[in-house]
Amino acid sequence: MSAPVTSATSAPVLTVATREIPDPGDLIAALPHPEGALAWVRRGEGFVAWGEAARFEGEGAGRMLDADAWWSAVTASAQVTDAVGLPGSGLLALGAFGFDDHTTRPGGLVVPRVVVGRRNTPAGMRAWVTTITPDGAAHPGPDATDATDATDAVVEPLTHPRDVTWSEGSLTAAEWMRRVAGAITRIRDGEAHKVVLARDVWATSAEPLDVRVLAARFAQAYSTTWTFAVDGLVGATPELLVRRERGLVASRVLAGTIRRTGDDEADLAHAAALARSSKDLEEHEFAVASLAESLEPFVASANVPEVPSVLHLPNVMHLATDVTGVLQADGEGRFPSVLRVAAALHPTAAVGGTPRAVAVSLVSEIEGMDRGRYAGPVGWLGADGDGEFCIALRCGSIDREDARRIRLFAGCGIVAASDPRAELDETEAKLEPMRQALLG
Ligand SMILES: C=C(O[C@@H]1C=C(C(=O)O)C=C[C@H]1O)C(=O)O
Repeated sequence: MSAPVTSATSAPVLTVATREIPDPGDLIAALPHPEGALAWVRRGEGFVAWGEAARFEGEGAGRMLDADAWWSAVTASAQVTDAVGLPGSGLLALGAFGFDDHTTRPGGLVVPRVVVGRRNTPAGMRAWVTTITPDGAAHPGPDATDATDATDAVVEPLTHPRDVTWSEGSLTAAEWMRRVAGAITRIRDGEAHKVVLARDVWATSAEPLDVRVLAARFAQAYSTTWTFAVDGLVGATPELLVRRERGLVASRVLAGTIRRTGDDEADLAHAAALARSSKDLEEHEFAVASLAESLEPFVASANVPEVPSVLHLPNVMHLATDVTGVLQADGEGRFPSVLRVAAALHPTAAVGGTPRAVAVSLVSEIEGMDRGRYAGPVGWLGADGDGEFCIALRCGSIDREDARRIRLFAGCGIVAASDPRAELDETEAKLEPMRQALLG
């Protein structure tokens, strides 16, 4: 059910209708099949979507801004009836973009055919279904009252991962540590302050992987993170690149990490140590300063807390800073879309390093792999330009040639005081959510 890939000059004309439905409860359970399953869920809110009304595939350095221009054209011609009027109702696209300008997987935007959304409001939980119909296609039944009826879709049984085996990615763990040691030397020599180095690992199941199973496990075990599934990229990220909601922007910077032990008392002591660790605080400061600098041209004012807090996740704890700002309108009173802001912020120091350009070129020189969409922006945007983009972390990308295989990624910020062995352990801690989702 693939729609033709279009360019900014050939935007499709879409008919969109959103109406309220009874609360479907678990959103991910509403996904009828694994093919083309899309998800964006946090604390049980968000949406799942399927089918394809339109698609934009990006290329090169302009991949996000080109997508933004295409989206403007799509939204300008769409006919939208939205009886709900909440963030995420009405016309929407989900997207994931490649980390680097030269990747073979530059990504883009997908406009689904059906979206089921759910959001907690002061008036209680509200839920909706949106149908998006490209030029001339038939509408789903108008009397449908729940998510499944809306599509006439039968929910196919889930396929669980089975007999999962693991194999090395682009580099062995030993070679990766050697490269980290080389990066530390170059940082000490003054080439950069911080470089984020990642590694990949493959997992293979006996059955084709079903993103619904992985997403459900993420949403259950990591409910405070953003569970996402976009074109076979599936994960649970704790890092918000940018949210735009009614003229306000927010971003969560993470940098500085420690593994959880499972012993609450010990973890609290570790959290306190993390908040005092000069290595982690320095790494964190680089990340906050560079985010604030990239955000500056878009905001009339910004609030950048001086001291980070500690974010507790089941597998790790991070130093975290929530930056907020009031967007600056252009001469015609328009705000930049969330995608435009995301394009300017990416890649942050959390996934590239500092200074940005030097760090990103060191990443591609040292890492020896194509990150694809790992560490790139992943999220959604609505017709009004509001939306959320996170950084695609704690995730894996299902192999397009063989759906039994998935490539997992994890990385960490390397600074002068880093130790290669400790960084390898940190990548293992960051791979845990994916490993758990595969093992069940
Ligand atoms: C690069 C990753 O994580 C990033 C690096 C961190 C660090 O170095 O401390 C912390 C959170 C993320 O910003 C990853 O999870 O793959």
